[in-house]
Amino acid sequence: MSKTPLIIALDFPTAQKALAFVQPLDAQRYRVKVGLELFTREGPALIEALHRLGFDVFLDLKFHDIPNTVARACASAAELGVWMLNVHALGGRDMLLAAREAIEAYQPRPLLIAVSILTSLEQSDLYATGLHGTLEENVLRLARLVKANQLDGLVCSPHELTAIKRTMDKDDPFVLVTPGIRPVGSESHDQKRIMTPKEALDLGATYLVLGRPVTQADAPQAVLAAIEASLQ
Ligand SMILES: O=c1ccn([C@@H]2O[C@H](COP(=O)(O)O)[C@@H](O)[C@H]2O)c(=O)[nH]1
Repeated sequence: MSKTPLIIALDFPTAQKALAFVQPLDAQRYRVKVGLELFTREGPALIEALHRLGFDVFLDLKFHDIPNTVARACASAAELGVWMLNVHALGGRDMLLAAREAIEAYQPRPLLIAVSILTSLEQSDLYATGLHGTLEENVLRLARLVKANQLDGLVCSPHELTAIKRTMDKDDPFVLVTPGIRPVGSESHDQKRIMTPKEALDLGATYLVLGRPVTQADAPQAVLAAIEASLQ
């Protein structure tokens, strides 16, 4: 059976909880994401454990620092053999370039993507940071920057997919990873730019990041099955 476009965000406090959660999941169908909370506590050993179970791991640490520091962090992440890793596009051109060059020689090379504007932000939050223009204009500008530095893709909300896809050729391999995914009726939590899995996929998302609607559900596998059915 082929892999789904779903990436499960393992936002758990401990490796024990994360590994118990993935235990019934088929690594041939789902990819998993390890973020700040889990990696800060459990580190590389947890990545190795997920690899032993056969999972592709997206290491979501969103590096954002000076080019040299980010390049070295990306190389360290690549050493772990992760499938995908990321940086913040707002780190700028030199940082993006340094990140890409740092992982170039790894075989297999991880996918390197950049976060545009966090899905927890809306227009007023953007203005408060001093960024002018609409959310979509900012995401499009960052998408251009990320592409110009030959990264593999972008993290954006599903709301910007149409505008980004308009700038891409049909067969462009640039991957579009969308968090802020909420099945109909789910709580939005701290996410402000949300959409359902089906809508996001139809608008051109390559991967859908799903966290709390699945990980905090009473019956996670039933929720996953319902989401997958909705994508047909
Ligand atoms: O803009 C972004 C970038 C990353 N994330 C991460 O995705 C998941 C979403 O979890 P939910 O529980 O489905 O809200 C989480 O790990 C974030 O760190 C994001 O939400 N937005």
